[in-house]
Amino acid sequence: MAGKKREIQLQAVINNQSLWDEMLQNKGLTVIDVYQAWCGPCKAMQTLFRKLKNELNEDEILHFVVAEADSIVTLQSFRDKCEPIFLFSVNGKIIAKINGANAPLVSKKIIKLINEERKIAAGELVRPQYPEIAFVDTEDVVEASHKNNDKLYNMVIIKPEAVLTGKSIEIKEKIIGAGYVIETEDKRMLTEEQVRDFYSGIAYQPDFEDFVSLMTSGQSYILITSQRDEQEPSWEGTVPNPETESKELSEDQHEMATSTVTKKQDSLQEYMERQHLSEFCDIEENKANVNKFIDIFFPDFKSMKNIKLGRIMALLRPDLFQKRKEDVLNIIQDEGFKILMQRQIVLSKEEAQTLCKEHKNEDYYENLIENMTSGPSLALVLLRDNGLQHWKALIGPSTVEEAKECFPESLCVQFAMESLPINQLYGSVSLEAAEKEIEYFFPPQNVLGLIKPHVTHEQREEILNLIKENGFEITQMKELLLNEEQAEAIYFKIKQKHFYKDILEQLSEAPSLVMVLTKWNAISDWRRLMGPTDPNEAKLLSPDSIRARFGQSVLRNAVHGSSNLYEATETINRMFPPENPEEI
Ligand SMILES: Nc1ncnc2c1ncn2[C@@H]1O[C@H](COP(=O)(O)OP(=O)(O)OP(=O)(O)O)[C@@H](O)[C@H]1O
Repeated sequence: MAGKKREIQLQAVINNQSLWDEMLQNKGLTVIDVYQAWCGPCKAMQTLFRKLKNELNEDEILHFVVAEADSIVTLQSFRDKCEPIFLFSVNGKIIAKINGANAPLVSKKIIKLINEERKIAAGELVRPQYPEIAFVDTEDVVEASHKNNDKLYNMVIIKPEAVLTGKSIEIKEKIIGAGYVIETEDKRMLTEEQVRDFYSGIAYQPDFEDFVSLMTSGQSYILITSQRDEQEPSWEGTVPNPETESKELSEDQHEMATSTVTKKQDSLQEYMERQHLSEFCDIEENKANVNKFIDIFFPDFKSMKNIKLGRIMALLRPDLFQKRKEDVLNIIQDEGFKILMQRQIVLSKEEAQTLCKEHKNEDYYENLIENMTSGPSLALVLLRDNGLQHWKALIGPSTVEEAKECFPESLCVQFAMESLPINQLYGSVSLEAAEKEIEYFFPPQNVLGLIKPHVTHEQREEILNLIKENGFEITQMKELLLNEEQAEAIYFKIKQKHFYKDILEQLSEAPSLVMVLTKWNAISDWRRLMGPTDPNEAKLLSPDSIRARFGQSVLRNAVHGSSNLYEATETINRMFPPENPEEI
């Protein structure tokens, strides 16, 4: 009993937000053991804390508390963590965090911070300005920042003159052709301040004032670009399963249809110079400057990228999918998840084995594999703030027995099925695993898209925006006046039709924009976005589609797209031959 009392004296218990806020008024250092209600504070560290409290003998400036993550809003990103977390608050500012019961590290940190406090009090040291640490999910941040660090962005400004003359399309086309992704773009009038800031490096030039006037005389394009990732080997070393519609293709053809352009080694600036386009656009490649301008021009960009990296893959096993799919989907939506992609899939034995590897040594493993391959599962790509942790907490542990005992509220218990003793729902274990699983279950597909000559410049921009908003990446693009041979490369399927000559004539009127559009299920999604062939029918049946909005007649129906994987592969190979992507 006496021992228990000492423990309470050693660490004040913080179990609501107002106690937390009060605790932040503490002078000096407060060591906070963040704990979960279900496992309690870290007992292992209490001996160390007691020892340090006695040895340092600084009751005025050294405090120990335990804080329950579940009851304190500020600590919500630490909920459901299995390992203990120690936060270090100095005069109410959380300046450090240590994950895990790492006694030597925690001890070193406390001694260092207390020594600093002593020196500050003695006037021997000016208080160091430590930045306050951000309370976000550690795993997400580590992975996101790791990935973002890998990715180098450029910022491109296409000058007003080039926008006015339509040169901007050619520039974007070259950027994409050189193996870059246009991550985001905006057409806008730059302010004088922005021009002076972006071009501060040439401000000494005598004609700089004229240049500023020119740059603010009309709209510019501002683009963030990055180098396209190389295609990586897929999930767990297995090979992506082609979509069912690809049966008529050989392996090579399929690979071609899902391949991406080759990465170039040159800098974008050098490339533009060689293309004689550098006078129409300016490129910032310095990492620090790019970072700064991203914040100025696209303040939401970085958070959007992190959200994108927070995608997870979830799976409803066959029995659950068959019997209670709607109930689960409703819960998913109520819990704030956005369903980015979904597909039914009958898993192969190898796929089931990979997804169920944690159950490998269990008696029910053979049953499980049989069950998982017996019918369609539903694979979902989900997005939500802190989605990984939230999904884990929502579905509960992997076996029903454990869930019943510790997490009776979890979906594992709610949707338990007689057939199997395991959780009917699956979720990726980490964000890295999720990206691999997503790439495997939702492999990107390429489709050829064409914007026809009658479409105006403004309409083209709108269509390009629609393409991006619908999740397509434009992985190749070129503007060209299609000659007969090129038109045939695209329309070879209908060469015998009576209206073919009309198509040739129409295509010869002005340049078309030919693109490779890439995403999972690209072919059918592009057809859906285009809408029915006849714009009148499109207006009735699919009023938001491109053809409904920009089509004039069956012939002048704004856009074209491949009808199936074979056609997509053929036309892409003909228009963008792999050996020399810039020539046809
Ligand atoms: N009866 C017709 N008269 C004139 N042009 C036509 C006619 N039928 C189709 N076309 C034109 O030929 C193009 C290709 O025709 P196809 O039969 O392949 O139609 P689609 O597959 O719906 O359209 P697309 O291939 O362009 O996506 C159509 O987009 C349309 O512009």
